[in-house]
Amino acid sequence: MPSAPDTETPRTPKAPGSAPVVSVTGVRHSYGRGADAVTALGPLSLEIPAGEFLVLVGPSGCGKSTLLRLIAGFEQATEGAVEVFGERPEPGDQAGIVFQQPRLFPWRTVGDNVGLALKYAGVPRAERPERIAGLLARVGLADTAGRRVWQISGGQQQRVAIARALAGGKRLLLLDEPFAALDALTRERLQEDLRTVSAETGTTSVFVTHSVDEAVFLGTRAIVLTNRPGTVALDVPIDLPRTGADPDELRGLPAYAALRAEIGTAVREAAS
Ligand SMILES: Nc1ncnc2c1ncn2[C@@H]1O[C@H](COP(=O)(O)OP(=O)(O)OP(=O)(O)O)[C@@H](O)[C@H]1O
Repeated sequence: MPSAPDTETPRTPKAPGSAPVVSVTGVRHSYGRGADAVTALGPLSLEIPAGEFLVLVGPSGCGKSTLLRLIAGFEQATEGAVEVFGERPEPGDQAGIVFQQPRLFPWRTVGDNVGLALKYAGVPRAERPERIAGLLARVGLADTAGRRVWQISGGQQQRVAIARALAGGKRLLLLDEPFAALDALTRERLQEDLRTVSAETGTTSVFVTHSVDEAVFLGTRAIVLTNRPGTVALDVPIDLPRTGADPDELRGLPAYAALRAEIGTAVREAAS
């Protein structure tokens, strides 16, 4: 993906010094009440420092999306505290979010979809076209601003969703299985491009996936959650080259295979 000029202005202040971007302290979360209550998560405590690409892996229903929703401010923890940039998270305030489905306006143009996010971020109308072009170039979609969303592929739509999430200039990106609905080849390309964008922008990210390979390829740290209610089964740094590495060479490194094995075993044990 070609490098684009850095046209975004961060609205969210960067965490000062070593303060974590996200801190989760003694969190438990349940859905419903009384006899019908489902405890989805916890007890769970973790900190996410600035610049980290944290990948959450674990068996189906272990609470990965719940944790993401708590960080996004869509849910409030039943117990404990979640802080993002030192504040209680509010939906749309601190983080850009990418879901499994792109959730774009299909009848509008690609540029309009990204432009709306810029508008909500308070970017003056006159500045938007240049910012839209910069964001689309960053996700490998230069010169598509005038196309309608229904005219582009699913993979391209997901790229637009990432551009839209970056448009707010947020320093935290939350991604909930964004590539799960894509074919294998498109998925691989998007993984490679997201890895590059992440290394270039240094955006702190939390990424939910079922794929151990995706976790090792994208993350700088992986957390495996146990079966519901999700607690930390494994918390491991992923110390692989972030820039300049050819994806195939990266996947061929002994350290890559070792991490895959370690995380894969933890996921299987968590599911049993
Ligand atoms: N709104 C809700 N009301 C009731 N229960 C819910 C709700 N959302 C999630 N749950 C339950 O909480 C548990 C955790 O769900 P969550 O979606 O966080 O898991 P997950 O690890 O993301 O799952 P998957 O990998 O299958 O997407 C599950 O048992 C789920 O059924």
